[in-house]
Amino acid sequence: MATIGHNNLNAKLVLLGDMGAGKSSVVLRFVKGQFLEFQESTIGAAFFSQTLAVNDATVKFEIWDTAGQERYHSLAPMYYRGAAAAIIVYDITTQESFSRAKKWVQELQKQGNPNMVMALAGNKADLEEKRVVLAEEARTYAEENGLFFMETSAKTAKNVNEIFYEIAKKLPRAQAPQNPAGMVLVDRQGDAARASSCCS
Ligand SMILES: Nc1nc2c(ncn2[C@@H]2O[C@H](COP(=O)(O)OP(=O)(O)OP(=O)(O)O)[C@@H](O)[C@H]2O)c(=O)[nH]1
Repeated sequence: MATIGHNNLNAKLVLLGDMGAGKSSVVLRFVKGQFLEFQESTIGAAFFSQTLAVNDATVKFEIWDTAGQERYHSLAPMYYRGAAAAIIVYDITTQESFSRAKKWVQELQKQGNPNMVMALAGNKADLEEKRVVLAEEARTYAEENGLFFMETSAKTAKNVNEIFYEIAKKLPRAQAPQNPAGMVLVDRQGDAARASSCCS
């Protein structure tokens, strides 16, 4: 069976969730391996990119970290439109952030890309003593709604790389109908030019 040697994917990924749930912290941990106790609240959105090797492929994530404050809600469609993947983040220490996560899932189900790979991240898993959202409740919800679920901690790094890795593994299959030949051509130079002009 023929295999495609240079199987490079570019994947737009968006993080959504309540303010303070830890979206920026999860991205910062994944992209830079850092954690800040006093991470500033995001204004509008922030862009990052990071490449992962998965089996014989590389996936370059183009990551949009959206602002969780309600006043930025109307901007969100700009970031999730055309996204191949979404991580919906809640904070395991607040029920409100879990409710907010469910609302994001509903919105994506109605208005997002139907092939989108969706992950539910129960963040701040290091704060076990303050937990109010049970992992089982979130897992059941995720299964019923076609998401995969992991508890993460941007602070300790628990499951942060893993959640992106899982998404990367699910992407080619999820995108297969859009690329019937199973091949994605990446213009690396054009890519770099676009990234620098859009987000420097
Ligand atoms: N203990 C703990 N604190 C965390 C974790 N992730 C984030 N925080 C803290 O939670 C606060 C909010 O984190 P952010 O990453 O700014 O949250 P956000 O979802 O990006 O917030 P907005 O930009 O307002 O939408 C910061 O003070 C972080 O240090 C975690 O896994 N564990």
